[in-house]
Amino acid sequence: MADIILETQGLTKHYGGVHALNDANFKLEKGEHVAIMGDNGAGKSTFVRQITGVEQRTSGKVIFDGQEVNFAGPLDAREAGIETVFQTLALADALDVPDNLFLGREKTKWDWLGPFKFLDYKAMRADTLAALEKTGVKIPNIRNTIQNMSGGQRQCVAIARTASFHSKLTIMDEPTAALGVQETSQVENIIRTLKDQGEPLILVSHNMRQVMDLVDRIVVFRRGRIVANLRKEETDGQDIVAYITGAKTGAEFEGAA
Ligand SMILES: Nc1ncnc2c1ncn2[C@@H]1O[C@H](COP(=O)(O)OP(=O)(O)OP(=O)(O)O)[C@@H](O)[C@H]1O
Repeated sequence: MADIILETQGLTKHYGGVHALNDANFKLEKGEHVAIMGDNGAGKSTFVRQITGVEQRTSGKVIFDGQEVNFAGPLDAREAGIETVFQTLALADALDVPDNLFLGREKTKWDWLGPFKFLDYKAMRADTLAALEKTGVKIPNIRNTIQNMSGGQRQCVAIARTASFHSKLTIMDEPTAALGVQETSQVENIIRTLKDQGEPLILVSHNMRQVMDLVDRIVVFRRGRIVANLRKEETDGQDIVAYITGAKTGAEFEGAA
């Protein structure tokens, strides 16, 4: 049996009468890159929020790295090894790039005079430059605070943060939706690097070209349900769009992976 990093069983989220996510059965293998596609309001972000502990699910199970998990919040998920880049970037505006990259996992060093630990800014700056270099992201001055950066630069910082720590799973929710051509290609290079390093990825995207370029498998959501689970080589853009719009139904579909 393939090594599974993430599995959801019957994952369901209702907001009052709104059935945003229904009975989602999903599996992701270690090293695999999967795209989640679907129309606006199909339930993609809701699915991500239930996995990453941003919200508490109505019912169903999440199994991560062999263990059933109930994350109390996104930091809990991050500690367990899930890095997420949300549509609304979780960056601290008043901090510079190294502080953002190391937020919650600051490097410290011992003071040679006594039993005190200090933040090791020098090491964090060096690691930041190395991380940006590795990912090809160009930020003119890493000491600038995030609030002084363009939307594209912010997104690149968020994604460089994700890519520079070896997480067990990376989730990106529409990472390039607000980016220009050059920044988009930087983000796509980061995704390729993750693939080369054997790190699994869930990519929520509306961009068909990007999905067909980057992932191994496409899972389509429609009206809160998973309606298709397609290996890239067995499908094409037209087929995927047919599932997204409902022209082709997933009535025969039994569950993902
Ligand atoms: N906090 C909430 N309260 C009530 N309804 C919600 C809430 N969050 C999402 N919904 C509803 O749940 C459904 C699924 O929304 P979701 O954001 O998951 O869609 P999506 O597929 O990510 O869409 P998009 O591509 O536009 O981001 C929508 O009908 C949305 O209006």
